[in-house]
Amino acid sequence: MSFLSLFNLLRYHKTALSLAVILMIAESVISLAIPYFIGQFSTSILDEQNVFGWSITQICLAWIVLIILQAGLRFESTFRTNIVGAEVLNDLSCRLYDHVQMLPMAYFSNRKKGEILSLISNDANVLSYFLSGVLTGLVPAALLVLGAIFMMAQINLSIALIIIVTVPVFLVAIKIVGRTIRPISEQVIKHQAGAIAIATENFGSMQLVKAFNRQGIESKKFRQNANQVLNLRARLLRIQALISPLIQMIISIGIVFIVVVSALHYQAGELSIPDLITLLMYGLVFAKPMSSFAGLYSQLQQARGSSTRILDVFNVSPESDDKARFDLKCQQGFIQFNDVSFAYKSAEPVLSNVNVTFESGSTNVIIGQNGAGKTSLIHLLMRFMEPNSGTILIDEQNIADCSLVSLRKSIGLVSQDIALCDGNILDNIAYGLPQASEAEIVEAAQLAGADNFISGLKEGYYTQVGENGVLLSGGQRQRISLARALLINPQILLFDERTSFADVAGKHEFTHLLAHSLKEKTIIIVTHDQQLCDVADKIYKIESGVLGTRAHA
Ligand SMILES: Nc1ncnc2c1ncn2[C@@H]1O[C@H](COP(=O)(O)OP(=O)(O)OP(=O)(O)O)[C@@H](O)[C@H]1O
Repeated sequence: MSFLSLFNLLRYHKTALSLAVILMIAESVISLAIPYFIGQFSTSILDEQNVFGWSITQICLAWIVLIILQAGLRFESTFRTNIVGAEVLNDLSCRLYDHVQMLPMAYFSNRKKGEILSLISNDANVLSYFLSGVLTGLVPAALLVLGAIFMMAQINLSIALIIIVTVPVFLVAIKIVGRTIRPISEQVIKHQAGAIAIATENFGSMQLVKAFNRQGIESKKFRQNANQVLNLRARLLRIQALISPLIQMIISIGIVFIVVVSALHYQAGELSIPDLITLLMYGLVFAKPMSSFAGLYSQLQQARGSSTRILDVFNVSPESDDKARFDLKCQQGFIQFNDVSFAYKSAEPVLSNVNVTFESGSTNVIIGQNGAGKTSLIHLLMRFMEPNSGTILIDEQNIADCSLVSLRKSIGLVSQDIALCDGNILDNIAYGLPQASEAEIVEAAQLAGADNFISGLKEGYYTQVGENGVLLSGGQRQRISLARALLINPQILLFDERTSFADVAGKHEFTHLLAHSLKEKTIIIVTHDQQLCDVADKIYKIESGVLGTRAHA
């Protein structure tokens, strides 16, 4: 995807934008007509001529009508362009959001959440404003410049030439000043993203901050970043503030020349007073779009920075089912790892030539030191990442070739980090199966040993859990996440440290669940818990990236 391809975002708004441009063009035509009317008005007054056979009152009325029409057109075109801008922003941020959802887990591991949030808010905003508002102004602005020069040339060619000479001077000046904008505006956006990242991390770990009395340090971190943004903004504002007077200066010098040359022509009797007034009016008409060109250049620099970051995201290939050859049919839950090796970074292998078979309907426990690669192994099964070599088969089907949706439907994951969504318990249990009936949800909760505590709550299954389940205890969250996995009724269940926080009763319930209700399922448990080793059919140990079978404890 390239910078130009981002213009495709405008294709859904072609009609609205064309209308806005037509309105702007109409406004420009009126802007060009008004000086003409002023000239005619002056002629009527000074030469006591009847221009177009109109009286002075009629000319005045026509002039006022044009001014009103111009205001109306400006309102309509500004409103329409702003609406399109809001729509493009909406469209772009939704597309970015959709794309980010589809990116592989590795993308999220290597980025701060705040950076991604900043893309959807700041960068999308800068780019949509540029695409809709700034670019649409280009055609009418160019029309005004050319029209003003043309009208001036009709009156006096040498004066029109003076104006033409200012254009390249103006363009060179803008380019020199504008060039400095891009690196600074990129730094501003980067630090703004940093501020969002710091705040997101801080608000998400408030308990940690308080427990370790880090409020002061955290505030300092935020303030330092904010001060950097302020310094950069000050530099940017200085440059932006410089642009406007610079343009004014160049144009004013041009106008001084116009006045001088016009006066000389007037003295020589080659120019009348009305012509002089008309010329000066066109000089002003010419100045306005030139200022917007300067703004456009500055916006372009900022938009290029934002577009680079946005394109960097769009250019990351999403996890996709496009190349999937089939939908996984998982009836037995028979899993084979054949010579599987995996590394997050090529120099540091995490798993080396893993060869293992998890029998259908068996309960398997994987143990190993912290960082041994246990979670990585089950994440490979979920295809959160792909092995560097080797194959993983489920019921004799290579999971690398099946659709991700069918794979993940076949596996229930109760993860180490229990993530709950802001909503009620019912919604959270039904997360993977939104169409589930309330009876099915209650049944899954009963199986997970969650129904007792849920029924004890005042609002039962309709109790709000808060963001990430903060209104519930750790054990309650675990049971809800277990119920969520059980509801989709997968043939394979993966538990990553599921019982590490559970109390004795909880562990007992869990082992009972494994031995009875889940005895037909293929279960892989990553744990350090000896009690769970006791219920396992097989225990595996990962050591230095190698998976070995351990004798039953
Ligand atoms: N996203 C990642 N990017 C880079 N390295 C990672 C990533 N996730 C884990 N690792 C590294 O891979 C190794 C294996 O991690 P893994 O989480 O699989 O271990 P584990 O056996 O589950 O550990 P624990 O028992 O502590 O949960 C560790 O050295 C870890 O630092």
